[in-house]
Amino acid sequence: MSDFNEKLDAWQRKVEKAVAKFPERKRRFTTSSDLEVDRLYIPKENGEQQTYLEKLGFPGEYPFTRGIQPTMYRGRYWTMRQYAGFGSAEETNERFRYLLKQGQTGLSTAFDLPTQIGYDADHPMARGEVGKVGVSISSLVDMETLLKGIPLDKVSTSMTINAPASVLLAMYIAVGEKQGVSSDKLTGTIQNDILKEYVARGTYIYPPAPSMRLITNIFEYCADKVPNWNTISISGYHIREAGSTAVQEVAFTISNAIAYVQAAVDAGLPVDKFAPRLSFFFNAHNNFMEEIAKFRAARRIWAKIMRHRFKAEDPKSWQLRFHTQTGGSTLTAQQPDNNIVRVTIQALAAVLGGTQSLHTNSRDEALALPTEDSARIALRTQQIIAYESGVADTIDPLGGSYYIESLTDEIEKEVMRYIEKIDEMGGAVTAIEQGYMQREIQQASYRTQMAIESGEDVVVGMNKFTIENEPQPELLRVNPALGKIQAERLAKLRSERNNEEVQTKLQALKTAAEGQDNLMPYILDAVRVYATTGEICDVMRSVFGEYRPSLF
Ligand SMILES: CC(C)(COP(=O)(O)OP(=O)(O)OC[C@H]1O[C@@H](n2cnc3c(N)ncnc32)[C@H](O)[C@@H]1OP(=O)(O)O)[C@@H](O)C(=O)NCCC(=O)NCCSC(=O)CCC(=O)O
Repeated sequence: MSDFNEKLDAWQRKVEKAVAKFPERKRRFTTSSDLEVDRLYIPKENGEQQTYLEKLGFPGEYPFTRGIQPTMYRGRYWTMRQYAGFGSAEETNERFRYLLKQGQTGLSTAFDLPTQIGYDADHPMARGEVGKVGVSISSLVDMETLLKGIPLDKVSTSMTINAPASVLLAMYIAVGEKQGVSSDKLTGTIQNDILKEYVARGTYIYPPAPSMRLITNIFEYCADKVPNWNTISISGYHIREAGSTAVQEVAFTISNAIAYVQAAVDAGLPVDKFAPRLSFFFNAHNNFMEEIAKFRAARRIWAKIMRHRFKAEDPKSWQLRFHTQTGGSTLTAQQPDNNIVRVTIQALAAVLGGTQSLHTNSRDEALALPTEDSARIALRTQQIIAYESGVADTIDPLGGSYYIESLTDEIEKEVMRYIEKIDEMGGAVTAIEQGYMQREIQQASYRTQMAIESGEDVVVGMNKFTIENEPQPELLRVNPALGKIQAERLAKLRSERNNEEVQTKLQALKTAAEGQDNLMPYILDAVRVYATTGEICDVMRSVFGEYRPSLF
């Protein structure tokens, strides 16, 4: 038997086993004309089969170009996970329940800026920002309200939180304890990706070294106590939003990922202990074929790096699992309904690229946070792709297309050039400190903006096909009094809790931060006695200092 046929046979046996454990959605998949849809389409010519094995492989197998699961969406659709959060914990809890009722299959939490930079709602820095771009979570009381009635052993929750990720994860664990769900049953993700905050997003608190320590602490703690938690979501999304190209998005994200793995390995963690729970987060823009190729290339690159550079042995450590959000910066304030079409194209690219989880943006996001109606249409968009288009019935449907494979190869090559360059500079942390990634992104962003302003790049409804006197759509407005309400709640909490206990736990955290211990148990202890987000972050600020970027 040829090498190819042997490998195909082995894969088919693997699929049989996988299906016995996790049946496919249907017994038989067909087109609308009742033509049989196979699980996988592969080259029939001998000559093509060797290249196929090297570059693509079978789904669920190294180098995972065609996807990380042996059955992909025939077994389970991607998780439909709409990023949501605004105002108070009550309002966001209501939105969460609404989205779950509408068929969403995972939760994703947007926090307001004060929470994201570790200030309580009553801090002077929080003025005017409480509940604006996400939900305000100043203490465990808010977290309990946010998750009220949501069974944490059944729903997986993502939290877009970076510098204070350890604090919010601790609050989530504490709510689980109150619900009777032990931490080993919790599933979800914290973003916890500080490097891209320095590069593109801006919600950092501490300098790189203590930030990397906190991240490594989380990897270690979760490997023991929260084994099903995705400990980081290494994000290219915001790098792209800041104006990078698709190649830069993947290159800088993977360079950052290399830095996290290296930091954990240097701290003494065995790679296979934490790597299976690393996850990624990418953007999906309008250039449909390039986006699909980008996802496929990213998977292949990561598999090679983990296997050969870091010598990981567990195949799960080689898998690049990722969430996708459609491109916020591609949406226009003009003719906002056009955005529904953009989101559809982008979401379809994410699915054809094999995403594990997907957020589809709402049509009004260039103007405000989404209204309930807009959020529902966005969710329906991905439901239509899943349930009506048929693209999820066969694995990696575009695999083998000359164009897609060539683009996948090209993107891989260009990404590797960047990664090698960043390696030569001393790695991602140095490249960021020297402003290299930031400059590359700025230049790309400038080129794009010039092309739009000159009309060379057409944005439909914005620089071509415009209309005058557009009617203003109905927008979501956040209650401006929320800051005051949250401050009153905090005052009440501070007068009711056991403040002596709070001080003891905060002091213990300070001593630990000054030493070498893993900080997670100390943060969890502080959270359990209702120390606030701001108080915990202030303790760490006092030990670690604050990051002040150089001007490039
Ligand atoms: C790994 C991912 C990417 C996806 O995790 P999920 O749990 O949703 O999906 P999953 O792991 O694929 O699937 C769940 C389980 O089903 C299993 N499973 C899936 N498909 C299968 C198949 N075909 N056969 C057998 N099993 C299968 C998986 O192995 C897994 O189990 P096991 O686990 O047992 O293997 C995670 O990190 C995630 O959900 N990320 C979301 C991040 C996010 O929402 N970010 C929002 C950022 S918003 C933002 O930043 C916006 C802008 C801003 O604020 O600036």
